[in-house]
Amino acid sequence: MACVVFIGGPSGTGKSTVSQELVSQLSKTVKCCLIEGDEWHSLANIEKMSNNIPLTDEDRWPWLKKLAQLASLNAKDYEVVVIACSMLKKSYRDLLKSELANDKNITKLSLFLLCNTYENVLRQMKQRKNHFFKESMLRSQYDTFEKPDESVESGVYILHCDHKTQRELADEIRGKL
Ligand SMILES: Nc1ncnc2c1ncn2[C@@H]1O[C@H](COP(=O)(O)OP(=O)(O)OP(=O)(O)O)[C@@H](O)[C@H]1O
Ligand SMILES: O=C(O)[C@H](O)[C@@H](O)[C@H](O)[C@H](O)CO
Repeated sequence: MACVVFIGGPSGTGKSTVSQELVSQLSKTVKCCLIEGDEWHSLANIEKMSNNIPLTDEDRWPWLKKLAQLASLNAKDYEVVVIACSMLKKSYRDLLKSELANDKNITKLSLFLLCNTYENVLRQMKQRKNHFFKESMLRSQYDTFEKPDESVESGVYILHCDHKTQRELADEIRGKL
């Protein structure tokens, strides 16, 4: 039985960094695993993004369903399952929630969205080398991103990055689990 935690946000906001920090903190006391969403994109999706072509809803549905399946599968063996996945739109978050709603191995499902300004994230991305996702694609990520209204989307939380470290952000998530 597991608590499942999705960590999302536009490219470069720190999904991988914060997920890794959270898993390393939690692993000291609980059996915890990390699923890196980017590793589960189809080759066609990776090729599109590498060629600076933003993904469409149709490109993302099968990927989101695959991540929900992986959450479900891993919930049998772990106490906490952490998944880094952009989940930019409300409809994507709704899909994940509905796919996992009746899963008897999942005790709690929480979706966190890292929110930071375009300018700050652009600066962060410039420090990152050899990543298939180019800075020129960041604008489309922000155009697509639907910042959640926590009073409408249950189980979905905004994480204001401001100038917080990954450790502070991981602590904030732990406080809500
Ligand atoms: N809280 C933070 N403060 C400062 N820099 C950060 C923070 N979180 C991440 N970074 C830096 O920002 C860059 C992007 O982080 P990361 O790769 O984790 O983002 P991401 O959302 O997983 O991106 P993508 O979805 O494109 O893979 C990295 O260089 C990382 O070191
Ligand atoms: O939904 C999407 O457009 C994708 O998931 C992107 O967010 C990328 O996979 C990732 O951020 C690139 O590093």
